[in-house]
Amino acid sequence: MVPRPLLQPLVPRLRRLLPGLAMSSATGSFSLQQPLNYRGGARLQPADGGQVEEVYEPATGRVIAKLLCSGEKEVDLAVQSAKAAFKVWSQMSGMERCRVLLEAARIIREQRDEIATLETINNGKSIFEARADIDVSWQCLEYYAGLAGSLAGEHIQLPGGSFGYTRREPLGVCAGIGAWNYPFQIACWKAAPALACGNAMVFKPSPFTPISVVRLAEIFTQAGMPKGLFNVVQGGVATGQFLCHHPDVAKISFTGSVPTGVKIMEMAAKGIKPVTLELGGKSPLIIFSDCALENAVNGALMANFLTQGEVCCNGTRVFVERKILDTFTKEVVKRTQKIKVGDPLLEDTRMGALINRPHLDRVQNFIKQAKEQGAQVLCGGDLYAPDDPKLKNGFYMRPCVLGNCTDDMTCVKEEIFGPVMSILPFDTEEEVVERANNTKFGLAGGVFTRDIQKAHRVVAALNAGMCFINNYNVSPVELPFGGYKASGFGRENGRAAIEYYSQLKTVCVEMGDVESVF
Ligand SMILES: NC(=O)C1=CN([C@@H]2O[C@H](COP(=O)(O)OP(=O)(O)OC[C@H]3O[C@@H](n4cnc5c(N)ncnc54)[C@H](O)[C@@H]3O)[C@@H](O)[C@H]2O)C=CC1
Ligand SMILES: C[N+](C)(C)CCCC(=O)O
Repeated sequence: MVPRPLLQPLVPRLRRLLPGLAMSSATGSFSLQQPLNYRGGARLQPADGGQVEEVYEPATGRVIAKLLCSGEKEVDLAVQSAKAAFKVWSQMSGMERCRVLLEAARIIREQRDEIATLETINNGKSIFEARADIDVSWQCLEYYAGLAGSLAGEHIQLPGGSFGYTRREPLGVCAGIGAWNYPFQIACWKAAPALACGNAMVFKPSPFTPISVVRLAEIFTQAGMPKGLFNVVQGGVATGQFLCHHPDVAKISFTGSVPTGVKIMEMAAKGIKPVTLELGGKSPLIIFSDCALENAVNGALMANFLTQGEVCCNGTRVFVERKILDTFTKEVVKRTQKIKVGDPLLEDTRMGALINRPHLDRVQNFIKQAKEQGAQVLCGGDLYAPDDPKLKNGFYMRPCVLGNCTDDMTCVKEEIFGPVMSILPFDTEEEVVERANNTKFGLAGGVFTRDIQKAHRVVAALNAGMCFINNYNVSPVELPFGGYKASGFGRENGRAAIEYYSQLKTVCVEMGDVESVF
């Protein structure tokens, strides 16, 4: 028999040669025993804590892994590990960091299908979408690799030959806390700008989706990052709190719900730590009668049904100019009914399973309440049981379109985070802008019209951080993304994110003698 240690190095090589070989990729067959924490460049079990959480495959309802939650000691060890790596990484030039980030992007591209498969198994979204998420992820690393070499300060001339200059410096160890809807992508949106600026990171994914981020950590090490530069601690509320309170954490970047965002800010306030908050939304999508109808229908589907509707920036309040209400609604319903729901690993599936049973129940309750309040279910909204027996315990529902909605209904006011679109008629531009802005949230917004002046006028009037004209939910990494109002602040992606992962040092240089006033 070949001794085990000799076999080990073969596994990654085989994986590279034959992607998929090391991992069974059929729904209902995956399970994971490997540790899910990552510290000092290796997977390991947490040093303390140990509360066990079950990790599900939403498509089948099976438990695929057991998660050990990290305690205070493990969080501290991860932060210390990041602190040590920060000393090395922050001293490297931007160009040196660029090369490592590019190598990480290359490996992700190479392993794209395998990572997408992991994401689909753990999140429930269709493999079609998961692949696009992984593409956005490596593009994000490429983008910040490109910026790393050009991060610079200013030189300012002062009287008498004196001068000043500014240095853009990293913050130190940044904490990243993620939601479960885009596990790998959220980690990349945080890690890429943080690491490009010279920071280290300790990342805590959602306990529902702990798996793919550990793969990202492995790739970073393989790409040549110092061991400990990117660590993963697993767990829920308590682990997140240890991380936020840790005195050596310099910044917290959080993606999740508004109530948790409030708590993160409170914890950060105690340590005067800057925060980036990417929170929830209830965004408006405004369809004018002069739109290209087919594009507007496509836009409404994109705005509501990606990732089973579990998307923060979804345009779930679809305002339609009354003149085209019937035509638009009929077409949207027809197209929604055609969405193929089912096994997310099948190539032609376009909607998989929701994240877990409690969340599915929550979404169902919203629909029940909408009916009680007078909304009309135009299609979907019911639980869906695929024919395949292995999927019978999965968390499926049919995408839902609600008509007869009014602004005061719960389904129109609250974030549902499921595949539920509410259609609301409007008559004038002035009226729709006011109604669109009448929400505590301000993450995104969209408008469909062929009138370019109207399009720009309307988006200028929307109180939202991310606006779309004649499209929705595309995510080029070059564009900053983030919210207004209760949807948070700080920006991810684009050049703007650099501001949130670095600090500015001013240096004032005297070239003459000191003129003392004393
Ligand atoms: N603006 C954006 O970019 C996005 C926003 N979201 C929002 O996230 C929500 C859904 O995600 P969930 O995971 O259910 O949100 P959540 O707020 O329950 O959890 C998010 C993360 O915070 C952690 N956490 C929870 N309580 C904590 C505490 N007291 N201290 C530290 N960490 C804590 C969780 O373990 C998880 O990792 C939705 O409201 C959605 O709109 C989701 C994706 C993107
Ligand atoms: C990728 N995109 C634009 C559909 C959603 C990104 C925001 C989120 O994490 O929910």
